[in-house]
Amino acid sequence: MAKGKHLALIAHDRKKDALSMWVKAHEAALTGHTISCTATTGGVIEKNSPGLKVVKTKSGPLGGDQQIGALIAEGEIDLLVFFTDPLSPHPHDVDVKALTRLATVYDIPMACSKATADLIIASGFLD
Ligand SMILES: O=C(CO)COP(=O)(O)O
Repeated sequence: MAKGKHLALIAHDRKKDALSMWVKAHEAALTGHTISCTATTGGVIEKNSPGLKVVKTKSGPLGGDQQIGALIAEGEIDLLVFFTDPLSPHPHDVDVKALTRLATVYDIPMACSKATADLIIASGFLD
């Protein structure tokens, strides 16, 4: 049953467990939406929530963040959940900044932590 929204789910390495647990906790709300992920994040979500269908881009450091950014620029993405790790350096930091910048430019809801992601679920945005 398609609910019709297109969600982008991404997490930095030290946040992947937290995102995967968040996805598991909200699997019912996420089911039926289109889900796009960067490659490694998508693999973790597929493993822990095999019922969800996930479309994977390249890994973030290899251009995946830019691919998700391009989807945002094309008006394809309704929600970005991106659990960022502000305490680790990332070789593709410019891509991370570009992605969060585009989410702001196109004014799509963006959650960079569990607290905000929980609020978006609680808002009924995905119902
Ligand atoms: O690097 C990322 C976000 O900046 C995520 O990429 P992966 O999901 O491939 O680890």
